[in-house]
Amino acid sequence: MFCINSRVQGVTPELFSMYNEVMSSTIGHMTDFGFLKGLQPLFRPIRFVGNAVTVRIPHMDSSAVHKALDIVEPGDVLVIDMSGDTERSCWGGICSYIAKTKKAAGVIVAGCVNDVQEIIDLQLPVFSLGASPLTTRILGIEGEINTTISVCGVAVHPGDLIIADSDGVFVANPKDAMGYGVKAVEIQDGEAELKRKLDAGISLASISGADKWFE
Ligand SMILES: O=C([O-])CC(=O)C(=O)O
Ligand SMILES: [Mg+2]
Repeated sequence: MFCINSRVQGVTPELFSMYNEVMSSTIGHMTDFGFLKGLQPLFRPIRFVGNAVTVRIPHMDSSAVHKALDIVEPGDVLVIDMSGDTERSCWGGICSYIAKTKKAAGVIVAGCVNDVQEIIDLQLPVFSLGASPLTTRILGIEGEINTTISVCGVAVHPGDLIIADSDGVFVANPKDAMGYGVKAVEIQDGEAELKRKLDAGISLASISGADKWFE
């Protein structure tokens, strides 16, 4: 059965502008949750912030991926759950061409991609588990668009905030994202002062608190 829900705009303009400055690993200093572990970027440097449009497909059938391209809007990140298939690709150069034309922020495939050089030439930011010439087909079996999906063990909801950069991918629901974002900007802004202290000869262990474990 196919299921297609309306697009959800969860990411507000405030979140977009705040997260423009936030690095995924700054969040990694605060929480272990929400990271899509195991995904690799097709190229580096890479960076995007966007609003999740989710897709779930069964083994072999990428009908829902093609359909989802109809509803992608500028700033969206297409996040594709391939139901555990790590051998096939459901995403290649033509899909990338459309996503790029529609100004999608990026694409995340919990499976493989093909037409790698074409995607790199387009400079569409894509994360995946790898590359494969073995592809899915348009079979009309089943698929979902804008339902809750599971990517690398993390639940991704339509309208979630995605930040992806050369370090990796972080997903948060918009309500938690504000708190993480405020803290992350604070940490990043504090790094200039931290470097001044290091330049003045103060040790990192004394600033970070590591020293107290060695008393
Ligand atoms: O058509 C597909 O599903 C995958 C592909 O090769 C492309 O996007 O060019
Ligand atoms: Mg192709």
